[in-house]
Amino acid sequence: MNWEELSAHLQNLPTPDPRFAKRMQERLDSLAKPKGSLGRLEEMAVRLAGITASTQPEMVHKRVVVFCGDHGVTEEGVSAYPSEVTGWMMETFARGQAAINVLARQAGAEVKVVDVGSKADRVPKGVVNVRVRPGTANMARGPAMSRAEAEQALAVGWKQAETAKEQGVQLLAAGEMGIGNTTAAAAVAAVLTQRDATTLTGMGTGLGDQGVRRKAAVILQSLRINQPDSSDPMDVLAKVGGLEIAAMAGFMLGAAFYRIPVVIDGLISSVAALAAVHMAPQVREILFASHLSVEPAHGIVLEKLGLTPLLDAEMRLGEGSGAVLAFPLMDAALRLSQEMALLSELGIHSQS
Ligand SMILES: O=C(O)c1ccc[n+]([C@@H]2O[C@H](COP(=O)([O-])O)[C@@H](O)[C@H]2O)c1
Ligand SMILES: Cc1cc2nc[nH]c2cc1C
Repeated sequence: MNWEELSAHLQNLPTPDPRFAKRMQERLDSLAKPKGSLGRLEEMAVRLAGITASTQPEMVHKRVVVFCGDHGVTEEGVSAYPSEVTGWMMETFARGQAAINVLARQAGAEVKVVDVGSKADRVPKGVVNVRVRPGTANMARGPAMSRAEAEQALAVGWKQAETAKEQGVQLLAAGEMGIGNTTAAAAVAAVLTQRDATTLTGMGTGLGDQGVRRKAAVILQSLRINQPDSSDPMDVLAKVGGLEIAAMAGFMLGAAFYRIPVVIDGLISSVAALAAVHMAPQVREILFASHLSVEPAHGIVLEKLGLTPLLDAEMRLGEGSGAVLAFPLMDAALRLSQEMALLSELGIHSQS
């Protein structure tokens, strides 16, 4: 799908069906428990019913897609690790030995790895090679990429949602791998939330205090020289974003189009979600927040999205790790709605 076709779809993304959400809430209220006592699990079941237009949503076929990209801004010393790690981790994903592989096995989910812009010498077997360019340019010196490249990366993500739909995937998670991408994510977050970049800058893979100060200065410089237009999310993604960030935004937009729920992960996928919501507000309806990352910008971005994370495990890994940890909670929410006895069967009535 080219950009013109894709952007036409953005104008009329579907919204959840309130009739199914209402029926799910009625069912939950009739179960053998005090009304509302399953808290956010109930909210999840209700939202899933609306998105899938079903009172018995099935989330059996699950997939996490890990979008990989490199960042030219690593030249400025903004990460505790070198860019080469992105390629090495792609190899590890392909061998099934990274954290995300373990967590996905635990949750009964597939892992799909997509190279949208790494600088790796070779793309490992089993990794989808749809590289738009080998890493972005250094955004502290000019735009990270052209608008056309950002659009192409976005279309890569959309295509992954389309493929998931064709393959019958019922629940998605958005993950990423890219050394330097917390710098890009914080820059995009600063523009889209209108917050001061310094408060949004965190340790990423493990910078110390001095490193974090340097990183904040690099972000401020990137914003100063590129002047991204806050009313134009594609301009922001192109100038101070990243290839995997644009791809995740496209993935979420595509998932909204195909009515597939997406669990977002840490800071980087949440920033992609915020960019997607700026392009088409209905996307928010299919998004679920999984956890609260240690990155200081994450809570601010989730608040802007109007999403509350389920877990706070002080994680800062990425890869989709937190998102996949939330999968069993969604399974639990749906099972409860389907398998519990009804209050009426037990002859129990509320006195209020
Ligand atoms: O998900 C998060 O909130 C998160 C927080 C810190 C680091 N990461 C991961 O670490 C990498 C980016 O960190 P950095 O320091 O290189 O910008 C990238 O591969 C992310 O997946 C991810
Ligand atoms: C080893 C390593 C694994 C990662 N996974 C996601 N980001 C990462 C960064 C590093 C450094």
